[in-house]
Amino acid sequence: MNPYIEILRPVNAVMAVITVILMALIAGRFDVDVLIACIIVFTATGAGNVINDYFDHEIDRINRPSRPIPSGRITRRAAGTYSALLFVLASALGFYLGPLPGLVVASSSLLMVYYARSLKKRCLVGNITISFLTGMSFVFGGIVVGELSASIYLGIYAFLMTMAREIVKDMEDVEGDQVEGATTLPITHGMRVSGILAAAFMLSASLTSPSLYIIGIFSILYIPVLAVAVLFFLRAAFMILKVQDRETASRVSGLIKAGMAVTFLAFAAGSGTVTGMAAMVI
Ligand SMILES: CC(C)=CCC/C(C)=C/CC/C(C)=C/CC/C(C)=C/COC[C@H](O)COP(=O)(O)O
Ligand SMILES: CC(C)=CCC/C(C)=C/CC/C(C)=C/CC/C(C)=C/COP(=O)(O)OP(=O)(O)O
Ligand SMILES: [Mg+2]
Repeated sequence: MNPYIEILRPVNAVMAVITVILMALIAGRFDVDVLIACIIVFTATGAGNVINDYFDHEIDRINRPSRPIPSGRITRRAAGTYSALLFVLASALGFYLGPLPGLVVASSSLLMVYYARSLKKRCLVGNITISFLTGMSFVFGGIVVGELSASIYLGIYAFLMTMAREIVKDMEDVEGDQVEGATTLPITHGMRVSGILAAAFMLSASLTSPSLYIIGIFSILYIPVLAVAVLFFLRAAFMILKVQDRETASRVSGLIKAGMAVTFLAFAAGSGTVTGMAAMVI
């Protein structure tokens, strides 16, 4: 893959764009603003990934040597310029949509730079920041389509599940993080405590998630698809409670990501737009 595409981590950026599409499905609104919001979230998330690799070049030499900077396919300097251009583009498009979307994009961009530069290495603060940003992608979509309160509920669930995944990823990355002097949770409090906390986030989000049907954000079509996602999360939680080594952490991180993708399908199935279409067919 072209290293300038690869460094954006397009799979993550597309997953973040899906949050905006889901908010559009809930609101039943599909217009040029939604398209611009999708471009903004792709660009801002991509820029965040690039600046992250810019600051993580030493850690990634140990933890992820095949990434574009440690493998020598992109220079650090080029990555710095690339991320700055992408952040400016995303923020400019945000202000084109309005002052509130513009402020959300600009402040999220600054937070991503601050995370990559210093917050990442601090115990739990880095995890909370990245989880907050992930939740904010729903809230940004909600602002654009005019469904703020629903987007806050979805943002809270994205926050909880991302907390679980970020802790698990820290369990996977202990080796390189220790060399860099990072104070992530598994380094300061050990792998067992980290595994228990990650499982607690997964279980609390999974077991309360039917509430999104009960409070009326989604129709009944949400429930059967959600049940499949919950199976992924429960399996991930029990795996990390049982064994807390690097290999298990890597498998659990993948399992959570797959569960997130299935949750997106559940959100889509239960949205007003898809439920309305299903009712017309039946
Ligand atoms: C039970 C329930 C309702 C759970 C909700 C789960 C949910 C909807 C999560 C959504 C998370 C989300 C918006 C993901 C988008 C992709 C993204 C931006 C993830 C953040 O990833 C940061 C990570 O550190 C990147 O790592 P890697 O994937 O290993 O490259
Ligand atoms: C609200 C708006 C406009 C955008 C939100 C943008 C989003 C979805 C951000 C979510 C978090 C995210 C993917 C940020 C990008 C950079 C980042 C912090 C990646 C994770 O890096 P590390 O914690 O170093 O993990 P690695 O070990 O994989 O490098
Ligand atoms: Mg990194």
